[in-house]
Amino acid sequence: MSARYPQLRLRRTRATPWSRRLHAETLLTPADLIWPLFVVEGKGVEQPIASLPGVSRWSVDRIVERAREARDAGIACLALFPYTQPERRTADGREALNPDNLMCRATRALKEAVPEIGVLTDVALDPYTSHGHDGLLDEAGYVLNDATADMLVGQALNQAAAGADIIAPSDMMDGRVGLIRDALEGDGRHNVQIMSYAAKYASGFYGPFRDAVGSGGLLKGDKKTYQMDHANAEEALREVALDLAEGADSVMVKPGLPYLDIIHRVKQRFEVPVFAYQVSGEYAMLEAAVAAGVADRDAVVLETLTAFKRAGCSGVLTYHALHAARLLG
Ligand SMILES: NCc1[nH]cc(CCC(=O)O)c1CC(=O)O
Ligand SMILES: [Mg+2]
Repeated sequence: MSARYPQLRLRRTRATPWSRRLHAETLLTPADLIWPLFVVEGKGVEQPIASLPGVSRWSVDRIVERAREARDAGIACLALFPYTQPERRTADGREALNPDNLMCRATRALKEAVPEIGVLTDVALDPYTSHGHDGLLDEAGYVLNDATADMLVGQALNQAAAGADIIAPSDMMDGRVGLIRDALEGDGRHNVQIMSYAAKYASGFYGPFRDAVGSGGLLKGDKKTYQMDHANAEEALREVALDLAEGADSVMVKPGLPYLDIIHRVKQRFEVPVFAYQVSGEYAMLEAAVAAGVADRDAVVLETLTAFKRAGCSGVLTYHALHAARLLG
């Protein structure tokens, strides 16, 4: 660069709001947001989740109300997670295959009442298992890969039959994306997307989510034999390469903020749609900062969500989706 001060003043373009807008390199819009919602049995039910202040479980009828709010705010898609009553949880998580389980009923109700918003459903057994793991255990407590993957295929077909637009396997079993893709094709569901949780880390930021789906108190041990080690980045690229080869339409990195480097590397390397999940612990951390008076909610919500777009994301799953969409709208 030959020009220098005073010819070059980078503050010039920052001097007015219109000029800052004109020079913004990254744009966050409500259509970039996916809103995770927790579903619970009953009618007219709202159950606040203590560890996720501002987030509740909703019964199916009230999820439909949330979907209308989301649509009106311009949100593109919802992500559903069920709270399963303890008596419906088993070691094999077979409630995942029940065509009338809570997820399927919620999906059908949403597609019927608010068809213009996308519905993403999570594939993994943890909301249905009595031990809180994402898969089937052997006698030693190891999560079995191939037997679990067979269950996940059934779960994905069950969700697709209920009307899910995007199947999102969050379990981290090897090979499941290809198996699910083949099964969807075999079932004639050619336009059902797969958004793979491709690089999902064994994280300390999932605690409030486990409370929300009711598996927190049940989980024995950790998920380190299937979710990734936070020390690894090359391995994330291999995970993404495999899921794309197996037929994923888009890939996810999870959690979000601690893994912006992974998002950036995945985008640079593969040039495919990448999503981030700003997970429950991240949400709770931001809300704790707001409650402590050390951060302004609107500012940190927009700053963190824009960071995902800047790093290369097509969109973000965030519990702040409705709030952010209304700020942006
Ligand atoms: N299949 C489990 C699943 N799907 C989404 C999340 C976490 C989301 C969040 O923390 O917001 C988890 C938790 C886990 O792996 O234990
Ligand atoms: Mg994998």
